[in-house]
Amino acid sequence: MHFMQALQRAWTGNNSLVCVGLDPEPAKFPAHLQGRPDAVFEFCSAIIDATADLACSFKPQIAHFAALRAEDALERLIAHIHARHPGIPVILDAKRGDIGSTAQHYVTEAFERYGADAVTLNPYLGRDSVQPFLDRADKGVILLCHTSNPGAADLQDLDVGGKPLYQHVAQIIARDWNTHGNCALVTGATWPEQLAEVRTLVGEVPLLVPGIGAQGGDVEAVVRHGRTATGTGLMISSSRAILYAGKGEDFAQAARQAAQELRDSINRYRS
Ligand SMILES: O=C(O)c1cc(=O)[nH]c(=O)n1[C@@H]1O[C@H](COP(=O)(O)O)[C@@H](O)[C@H]1O
Repeated sequence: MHFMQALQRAWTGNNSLVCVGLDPEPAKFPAHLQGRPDAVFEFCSAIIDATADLACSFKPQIAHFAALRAEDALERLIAHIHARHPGIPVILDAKRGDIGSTAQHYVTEAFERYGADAVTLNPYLGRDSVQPFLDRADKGVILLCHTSNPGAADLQDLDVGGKPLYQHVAQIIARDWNTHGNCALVTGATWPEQLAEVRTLVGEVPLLVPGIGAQGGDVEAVVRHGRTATGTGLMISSSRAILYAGKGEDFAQAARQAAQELRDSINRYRS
């Protein structure tokens, strides 16, 4: 199934705009998993199984796995999501971007090796650097527009010909790059005014919104500024606040509760 179609169905089927981020940090795992050889898989798969019916997508962050030499666990986790929770799309958060010939290898990495449904990309090398991804009409291409970190303003807010750079990025992608309708944009929850500007500029293009939870973004502002006319259009991602909601043997249940609370609080502002 195409990423955009799967996302639409998950928004509706699970009545959820929550994207569960998978950012494993073994030092934060509960004691009974510490030191176990397959702890990353055991931890993340338990979180996945506990939250799949509450999520519109999962978003594993690749550096968290690569730094642990746990790429094989990432491959197995994505296969696990497809097998056990078919229809919930997987976004590989890799923020790739490089010259065309190298980009082709990143395409193979994301979609063939890992079996992801979508990938995050840095658009700042220009269109040719992401064209091999754009050509995959069945896959989601999620491009950084206005990121959640404090330094986002350093470059992304610079005035370029009368408007900030991130607004050019939003317009160019929505108008010129989205020929297959497979593009989405990253807009951080910590910058609600910029989020509203992006929504105005891009129509119905979906927005991936990190920065809720551990980074302190405001759920109400995100939903009110970012939702589309149908009350969807958002993948509101949270990693640490869900993953590490509990520290005991019932950590997956605690994660479920955190995801449910986030879903419910988002849904209060959707209509
Ligand atoms: O592309 C991303 O997912 C991303 C973009 C951005 O602007 N800010 C941002 O925090 N992220 C990612 O979203 C996740 C946020 O994690 P939490 O702050 O724990 O919810 C991390 O994996 C970040 O790498």
